[in-house]
Amino acid sequence: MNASAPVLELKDIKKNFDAVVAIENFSLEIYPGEIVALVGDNGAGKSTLIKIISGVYAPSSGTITIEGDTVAMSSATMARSHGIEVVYQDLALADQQTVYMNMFLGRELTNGIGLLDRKTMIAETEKLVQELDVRIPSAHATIKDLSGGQRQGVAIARATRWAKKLILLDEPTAALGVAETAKVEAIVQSLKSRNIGVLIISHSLDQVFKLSDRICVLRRGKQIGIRKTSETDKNEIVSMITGVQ
Ligand SMILES: Nc1ncnc2c1ncn2[C@@H]1O[C@H](COP(=O)(O)OP(=O)(O)OP(=O)(O)O)[C@@H](O)[C@H]1O
Repeated sequence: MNASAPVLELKDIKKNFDAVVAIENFSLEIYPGEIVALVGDNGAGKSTLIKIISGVYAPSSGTITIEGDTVAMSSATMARSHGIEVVYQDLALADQQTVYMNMFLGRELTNGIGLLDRKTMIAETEKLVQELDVRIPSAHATIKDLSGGQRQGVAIARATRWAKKLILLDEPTAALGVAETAKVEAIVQSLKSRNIGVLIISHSLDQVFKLSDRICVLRRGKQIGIRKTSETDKNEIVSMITGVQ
C-alpha cells in the first residue's frame, strides 16, 4: 500500500433519507496520486456518496477525515476549502463566457485595486491547459464554441486548478464520442502525477479498468468490496455489481 497518508478517509459512513438507506457502513481511503473507481447499478448510492464527500449532504453518521483531520463538512464551499473539487455531469460552465473566466468562475483573481486580474487568469489558464494537453483554440475561446470533449477538459482543468487534495468525477465521458472519450481519459490519467486523489464514477468497465488503481463496488447502498484493479477482472466486478455469481 501507499506509504503516504490518505488524502481522504471515510469511515462507517451512513446516509438515510427518512426510511430509505442510501449508503450504509461505507469506508474508503484514497491516497495521493491514486485513481479509485466507484461502480454500481442505478440507485446503488454513487451520487449520494459524491454529495457527501463534496459537502452537499451531511452523512447521517460516520466520519470524514482529510489528511488526518476529521472534518464536518456542511457545504460545498467548505469541501472546496478543504481542497475537494467535483466535476458534475452538467459541468457547471458558463457557456457565454471565455475559458479563462470559467477557470476562475466565482473565484476570480483581482489586483490590488479590486479589478479583475485578467492577465494572471489568462496566463494560468494557458499554462494548465497546456500541461494537461486540453486542446482548445485559446484561453479566450467562448465555452459555447467548444466541443463536448473540450468542455469536459476545461471542467477538469478548473477542478485541477483548485483541488489541493481530491477531484471527484461523475461520469466524465458519458456524453462523449470515442475520440473525445480517449482524450478525456488521457487527461484524467495525467492527474496522477499531480499527487491528488481521484474518485471517478463510471458505468464503463472498459474505462474503469483502463484508469483506476482500485475499484469500489456498491450495491443498493452496501459496500460490496474493494479490489485492486490489477488483481481482479470484469467478470468478478460484474458479479459484485449484480450479486449474480
Ligand atoms: N434526496 C433524496 N431523497 C430521497 N432518496 C434519495 C435521495 N437521493 C437519493 N435517494 C435514494 O438513495 C438511493 C441511492 O441513490 P443514488 O442517486 O445515490 O444512486 P446512484 O448509484 O448514483 O444511481 P445512478 O447511477 O442512477 O445515478 C436510491 O434508492 C435513491 O432513490
